[in-house]
Amino acid sequence: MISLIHSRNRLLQNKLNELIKQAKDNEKKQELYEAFGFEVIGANSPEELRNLLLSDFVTRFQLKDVVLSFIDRHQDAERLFFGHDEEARINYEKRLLILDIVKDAGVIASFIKEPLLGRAVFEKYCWMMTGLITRDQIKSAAYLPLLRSGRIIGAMLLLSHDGNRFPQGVGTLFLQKLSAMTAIAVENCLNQQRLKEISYQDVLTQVYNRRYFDLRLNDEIARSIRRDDDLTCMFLDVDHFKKINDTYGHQAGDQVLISLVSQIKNQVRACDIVARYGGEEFVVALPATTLQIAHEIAERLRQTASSTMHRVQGRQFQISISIGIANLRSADMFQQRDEQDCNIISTMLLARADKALYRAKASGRNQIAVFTYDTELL
Ligand SMILES: Nc1nc2c(ncn2[C@@H]2O[C@H](COP(=O)(O)OP(=O)(O)OP(=O)(O)O)[C@@H](O)[C@H]2O)c(=O)[nH]1
Repeated sequence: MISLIHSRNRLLQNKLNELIKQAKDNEKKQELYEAFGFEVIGANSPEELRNLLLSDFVTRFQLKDVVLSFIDRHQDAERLFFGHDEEARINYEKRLLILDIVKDAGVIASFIKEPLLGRAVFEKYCWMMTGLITRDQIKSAAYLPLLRSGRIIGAMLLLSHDGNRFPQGVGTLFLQKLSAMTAIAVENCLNQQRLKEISYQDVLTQVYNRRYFDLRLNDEIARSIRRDDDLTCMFLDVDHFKKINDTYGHQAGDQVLISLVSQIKNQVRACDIVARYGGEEFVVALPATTLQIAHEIAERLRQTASSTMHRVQGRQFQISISIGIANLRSADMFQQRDEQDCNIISTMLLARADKALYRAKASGRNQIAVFTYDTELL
């Protein structure tokens, strides 16, 4: 009898120990999720957030993969998440799905407001996994909605190779907390980035302003040096712009600038950086572009500008532009090869393009001049 009681006690003790261990494990797991949640909330940019959720999260919580999908109501999320970072786009585009509210209306409608665990996730949200190379190794999944003010802004899938990791019917409180924090962070980061973009934009022409261009040019120079790649810069300036303003009015002058910007944007690539550098002066940075190609682009721009007819109150007029070009591979500049020197190099590159522009103006305008090391060394 006594031995039976002992054996029951032992069983109960073992069960108790197991429950205590489970509670401790859960507490630890919750602490880890919470700590990660605070990091997510603290992310300063969409880029940082993207790396935290799609890389750090996977390694830190031993997941097979994470997929984040985001409903792009302002049609800017892709640009804000990936910017000009082509490498990140290739690495992450299968795991960061940007959903168009019209084109992807069907899949957006499949998002539910409650978390979902177990087999049902595979049945309902397999479309979120289709691009993953790890797809075949995924044995269990959790779906977490991203909600802001009761509205779904996206969803997150946590994917594991362990079939018991996200079973149906277990508590999801800490996952829900994490997804709530993620939703706040995503919205905050995108809003911050939108504000930043506004401060980098020229109000009249909607291209970047000088502040942004100077920052980006440094990045582009560093990248060109790293990849041993080319980079060409051109300054474009409307000829006798003051006379256009004086003759046709300031508003007509504004329209000329807007139309010129649209011509420039139509003739360069998406990766080229177009900015308004001053009043009627624009600058374009052309990564991975030789001097010869840049000259061809400049010639096309010059011809388009001078053959466009502008109309104001029944009167017609044409304009012309002068262009100055300089290249990073100029003998002395590229030799520096040190990313720390990007500031010096960028100042030098712009000064040279400006010097070439000055020569184009001095030689009669409506023409292109290329900075030459021999004759124009600063
Ligand atoms: N309409 C309009 N004019 C502007 C704007 N910003 C600057 N300007 C005018 O652009 C003119 C630039 O004149 P200048 O620097 O003398 O140059 P320019 O008349 O184009 O002569 P060159 O460059 O030597 O061919 C000035 O009259 C400015 O007032 C703007 O946003 N809109």
